[in-house]
Amino acid sequence: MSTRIAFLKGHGTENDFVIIPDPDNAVELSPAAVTALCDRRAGIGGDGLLHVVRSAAHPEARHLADRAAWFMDYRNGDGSVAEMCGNGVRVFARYLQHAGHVGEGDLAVATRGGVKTVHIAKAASGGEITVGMGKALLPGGDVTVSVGDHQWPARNVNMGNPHAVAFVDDLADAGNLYDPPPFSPASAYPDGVNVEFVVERAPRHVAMRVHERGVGETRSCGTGACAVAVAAARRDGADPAVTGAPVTYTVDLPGGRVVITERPDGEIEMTGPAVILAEGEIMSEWLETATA
Ligand SMILES: N[C@@H](CCC[C@H](N)C(=O)O)C(=O)O
Repeated sequence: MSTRIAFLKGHGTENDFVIIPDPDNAVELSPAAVTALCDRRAGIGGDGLLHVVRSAAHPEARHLADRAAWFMDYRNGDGSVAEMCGNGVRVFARYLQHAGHVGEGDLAVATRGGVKTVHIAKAASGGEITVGMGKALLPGGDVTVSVGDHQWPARNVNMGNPHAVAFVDDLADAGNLYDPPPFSPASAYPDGVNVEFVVERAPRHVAMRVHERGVGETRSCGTGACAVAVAAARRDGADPAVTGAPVTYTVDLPGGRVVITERPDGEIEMTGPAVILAEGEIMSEWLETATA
């Protein structure tokens, strides 16, 4: 029987998502279905998918339902599951606002990386969204990433999901980034890694490109921007836990700009835009054929 599945499309600094509102967790989203929906030619198209479910209705988030009413069931475009998506949380919050589930101000969003606090600024002051991203883990160890003949030492930063941050002379040195940049040692990232390439723009201001695990090169990565800000701060000798003062970095990405602040207690805040741009219906018979 032909049914319709509601969807929306949104992006945060051009990291774009198919959004599936599904409060009761009734829509079956297999990895093949996610891949089909994110396909830019035969599907709707997106770097990833945001499945919007009430925490109480999802087995992975039920235990968080008393702290956050909504669960961001995030999937990469290749159908894989990731712990966190920084741009995704902003777009997720914008969707909740668009649908009338929340207003401007504060809310909490459950993710596989824990509960994130979100603040939606008033439209009159730009409407940007700030996310409490939690603390970065800096596991240490020497990591190297390479592209073609270039090799760089990289900083291992975990923002709930894994990142390798390499400071380069020129963003073009990262090449076309069609393939995941090899890293060593192979044991550093058993579940794969997001790789960021970073250049200095000005004091406390960097620019980056990213190759995302499960996606490819994207126009932006929120967790990646946080990882880059922390790696840049340590490289610049700025550790808020030591100085007692917050440190803020502006991070330029191909798709826009986010601002990252790390506080003396280690908590990281990311501020940036989020846009909902379309809504429609998916034909279930197409999805069945596409995933057969
Ligand atoms: N684009 C995201 C990160 C999405 C998850 C990532 N590809 C992974 O597998 O860890 C962001 O904005 O943080």
